[in-house]
Amino acid sequence: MLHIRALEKQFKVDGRAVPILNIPEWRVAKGEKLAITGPSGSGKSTLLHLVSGILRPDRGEIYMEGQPLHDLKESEWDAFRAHNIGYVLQDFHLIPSLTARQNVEIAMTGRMPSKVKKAKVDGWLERVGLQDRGSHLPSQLSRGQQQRVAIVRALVNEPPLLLADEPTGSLDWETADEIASLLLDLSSSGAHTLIVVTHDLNMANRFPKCLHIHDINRMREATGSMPAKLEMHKEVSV
Ligand SMILES: Nc1ncnc2c1ncn2[C@@H]1O[C@H](COP(=O)(O)OP(=O)(O)OP(=O)(O)O)[C@@H](O)[C@H]1O
Repeated sequence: MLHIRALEKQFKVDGRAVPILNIPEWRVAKGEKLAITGPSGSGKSTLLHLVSGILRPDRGEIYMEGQPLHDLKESEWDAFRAHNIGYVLQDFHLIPSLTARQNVEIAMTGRMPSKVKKAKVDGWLERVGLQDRGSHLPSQLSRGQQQRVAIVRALVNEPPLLLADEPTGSLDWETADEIASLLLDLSSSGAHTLIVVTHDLNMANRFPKCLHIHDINRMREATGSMPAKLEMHKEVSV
């Protein structure tokens, strides 16, 4: 589903180019559930931003289902992302003036009668246990409920790829565990490929596969060499 080749990303810090990511080769199979862990600043969010087209690589190739994404123009990226990639963030990023239902509806692509749209959103809200919260504003929802709405918003167009960046980072452990279950259950039932960046080891341990991302600058200082950037941490058969 996802294939990355010779990917490099640098950022300018004080006028100096600092390499952040260097990934010779990385493949993610269709339907795979993958957690990515690593130290703060190692480039986990940058990697998700590159995969979702929010950032562009300096070099390298990114393919999704064989389609070269590194060649897409900005406007093409927006359309591609809307149909193919769901993105869940730590801080939900719901629009405060819209209800839970409207926050989901606004993300929906494709034309359909408003009745059909409403029924679809209500079905999703029910799946995450929020059937009686559709007309609540984000401020009237708990943090866990807000994250559920954000997950529904990310999945409502049934994207083949679901990305989540620290989706449990600001939640208590019990709610975090529920959100981890929800992401794994919903992505499994919809056959979505799921890539989650997390510091939450409890969450990472629930995934069949876990990659560790090294901080290449720290590693280079310590060893004098540039290691492979992504390392398989755990892989069990599913
Ligand atoms: N726009 C930018 N300009 C310059 N440097 C940046 C930019 N975005 C990120 N960086 C730097 O790139 C490195 C990787 O950042 P990134 O946010 O990807 O790390 P992370 O592994 O997700 O960290 P955390 O776990 O703390 O969220 C950091 O050193 C960060 O300061």
